Amino acid sequence: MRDLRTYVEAEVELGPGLTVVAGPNGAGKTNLLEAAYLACTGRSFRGASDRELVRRGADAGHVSAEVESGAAGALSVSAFSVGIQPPDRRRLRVDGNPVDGLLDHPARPRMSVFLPDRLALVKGGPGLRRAHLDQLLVALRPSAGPLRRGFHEALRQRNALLTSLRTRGVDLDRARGELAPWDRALASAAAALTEARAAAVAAVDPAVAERARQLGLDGELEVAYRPRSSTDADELLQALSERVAGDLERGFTHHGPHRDDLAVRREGRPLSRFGSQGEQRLALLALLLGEADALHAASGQRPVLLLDDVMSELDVERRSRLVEVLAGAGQALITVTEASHVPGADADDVGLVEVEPGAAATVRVATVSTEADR
Ligand SMILES: Nc1ncnc2c1ncn2[C@@H]1O[C@H](COP(=O)(O)OP(=O)(O)OP(=O)(O)O)[C@@H](O)[C@H]1O
Repeated sequence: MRDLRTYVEAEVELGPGLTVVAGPNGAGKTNLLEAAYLACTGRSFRGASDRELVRRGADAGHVSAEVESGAAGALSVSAFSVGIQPPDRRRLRVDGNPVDGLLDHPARPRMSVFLPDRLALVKGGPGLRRAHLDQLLVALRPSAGPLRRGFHEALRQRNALLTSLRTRGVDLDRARGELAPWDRALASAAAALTEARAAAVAAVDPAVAERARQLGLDGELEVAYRPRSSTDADELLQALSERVAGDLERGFTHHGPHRDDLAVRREGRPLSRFGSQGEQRLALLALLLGEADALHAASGQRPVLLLDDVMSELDVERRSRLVEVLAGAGQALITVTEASHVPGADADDVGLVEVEPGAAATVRVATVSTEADR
């Protein structure tokens, strides 16, 4: 990468498994993970703007990643790259050829990100979990993409009609009549989405429970899909028609899968209210690792794990367990202020990137130490 965040220039070689990114606060460890994500997706996992990403004092920044894809014995290597020069659009390329997006490219590696902010998935409101669930659904079953879009389009159109009916002051009977075709479209799209969501959650739940056990989270961890409306299209149609008066009053559809939640529970109790900080952290890790297992089972590919500041609030025993779990979980990058916070960081198969803050918050080259270098 060149001229991104704190980096003037850096080149990093990842190990085949775990790579530890160590350095003091503010050195640029998260920036490095962000650059890896940016190179493979064209996006910042912090939702950063182009101006935030480009190094202060530079006009343009660039990052590229060498990506291996395919099955063992038939691997191919692609070069993904992202050029940023505000105010122009980001320039995305694969093997030098311009592309509109990287997300749909068949060689794109999946990435699973743990950021402290993402604890909101366990602690926060249902909206985040719902969005996460839909992303997981599409990752597990790419053909579910149109299904999700179809539902949101039907919902958007029904809501637009509700607003128009309200503005026109249309009476209830006539409103029901005008809404009927949209109700039918919404109910059938909703039923299909709900069924697909339920199947996705059923596919990840056992893996999440197993990962939680391995990480030493006491008590059975469970993820469960909680649809708040009926999963049957006819019943949902009936429910929509019964709620027309309320919808007209509010000006939007208040019943359907856009209100669902994904429950994360331990021993039947929501972790958001009954979990300690460390337990919530372990639960989020178990969720991401379990989802990675399900993705691996579905596609044969393991997501690259980007784990930022994951060790804080974990005791020594849980840290060791996490490192053991990561040893068999494909490529992972983990940030820590001291490499010694990762038990076994000095093992031969663990890569080490030491990020040193340079003058004026710039880093010339991040060094990577791998087995070959030692
Ligand atoms: N565009 C930019 N140009 C130069 N520096 C930047 C830019 N964007 C962010 N920074 C600097 O990057 C630093 C933060 O980097 P980063 O978040 O990667 O640190 P970190 O090593 O993960 O730290 P911590 O251990 O505290 O989490 C801050 O000092 C910030 O000022």
